[in-house]
Amino acid sequence: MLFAYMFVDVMSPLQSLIETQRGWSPESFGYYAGAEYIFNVLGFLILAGIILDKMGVRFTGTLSASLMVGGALIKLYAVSNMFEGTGLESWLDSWWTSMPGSAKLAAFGFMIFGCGCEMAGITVSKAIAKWFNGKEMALAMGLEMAIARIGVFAIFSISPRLADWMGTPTVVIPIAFCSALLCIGLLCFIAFSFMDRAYDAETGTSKNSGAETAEEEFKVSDVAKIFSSQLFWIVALLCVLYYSAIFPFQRYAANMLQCNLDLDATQAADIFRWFPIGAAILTPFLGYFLDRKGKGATMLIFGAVLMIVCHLTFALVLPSVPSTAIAFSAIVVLGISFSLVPAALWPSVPKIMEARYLGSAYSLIFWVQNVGLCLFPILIGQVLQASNPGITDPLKYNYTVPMLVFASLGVLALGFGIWLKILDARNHYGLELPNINPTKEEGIMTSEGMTME
Ligand SMILES: NCCCC[C@H](N)C(=O)NCC(=O)O
Repeated sequence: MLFAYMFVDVMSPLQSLIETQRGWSPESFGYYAGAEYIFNVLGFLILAGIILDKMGVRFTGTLSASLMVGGALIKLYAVSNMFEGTGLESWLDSWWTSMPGSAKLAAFGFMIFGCGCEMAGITVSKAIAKWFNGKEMALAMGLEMAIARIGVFAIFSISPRLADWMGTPTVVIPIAFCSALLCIGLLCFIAFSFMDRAYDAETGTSKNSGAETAEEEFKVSDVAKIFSSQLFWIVALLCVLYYSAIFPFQRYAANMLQCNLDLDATQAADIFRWFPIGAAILTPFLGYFLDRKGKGATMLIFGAVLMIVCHLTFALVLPSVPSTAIAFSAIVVLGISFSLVPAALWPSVPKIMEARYLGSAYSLIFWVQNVGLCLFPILIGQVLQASNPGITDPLKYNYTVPMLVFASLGVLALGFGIWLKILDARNHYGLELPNINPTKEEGIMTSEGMTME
């Protein structure tokens, strides 16, 4: 997941470079950024859940890592000089002419990569659930997310420097570097598969059972049950609204800082990289806190409030007071928000969804989330273009309107967080309770106070 998250954001600090070098407009960049989720939204993620439940962690993990490598190589080819002047480029340039051929092919590669990345996300969650069942599962999930965030921090630090490495700036080197890391990631997963096989032999579990019992396997009829649950929709909408103001923002953040503070790509990325690192440091501690003290619903609300404050600062304060200190403070506070919400959200799902279809519930929440992650970068690209008529210099955009859109998403997410807390107080789902049952230290609380072990 470390290398996957690095690849996801390898282009984020290089938006202005790809616009200048390959003629991508902000709108093209938005389409490219949203492409990661298109196949998932079209149903691949639901299929991925079925494959995971039917074929098990080892097969699905290897498949997902291979998809990531394949998608990365396509994207590398699309931005490389080898692609320039080819028949494929002429053909791709000949239709939907506002989107350059290189952007179309890069977006296609990113679609394939995105299938692998989200499939890996649910596979890793299932693998953690299997290996840490009855132990510190929220802490383990927090650590896994922290490692992924470190990847984002690392790539925001490395990417602009790698781009400048050869003297003439190019996006090819950072993408080639991350593609090589993904190959190493594939090898790591194959190594993990051997360990997992040995673990199964030791514990006597079958290839796809993991932490689940047979009754937890994906059933098509469960989809209707999940979709008809009010709680599912509250959590899924909170998730899609919150994450749509985080990951799509991440794509534009470096350029937003460049435009407001008159910085080069490296300086902007050096400020932004503290967002994921703040989240990486805090998320495991919050997972540990949640395991022992609870307060999950309150953490969700608090995280949404912090996000609104930060996005409003970027929208309204930074353009009139272009201060690096203000930008840096807002970035750090956003990192705190990005620790609170993921640390509370994912371990809350078992409390409100029956353990029987928990895996499907996760995959469907990811699916709803992916709709937002797919559409919002595109929408923000269009809003950025529309709110900056006639601006051709990618360092002169005004980001007020796109940032207000992100802040509005935070307001809606806050509304769903409050609704969830009210329902929890009324119906006692246990969202404010610790995950570890104090009367049975090794047990993990699930819905209606049952323990999984
Ligand atoms: N491709 C980067 C987005 C990952 C989205 C993923 N579905 C997710 O929500 N992961 C959990 C997290 O907090 O990163």
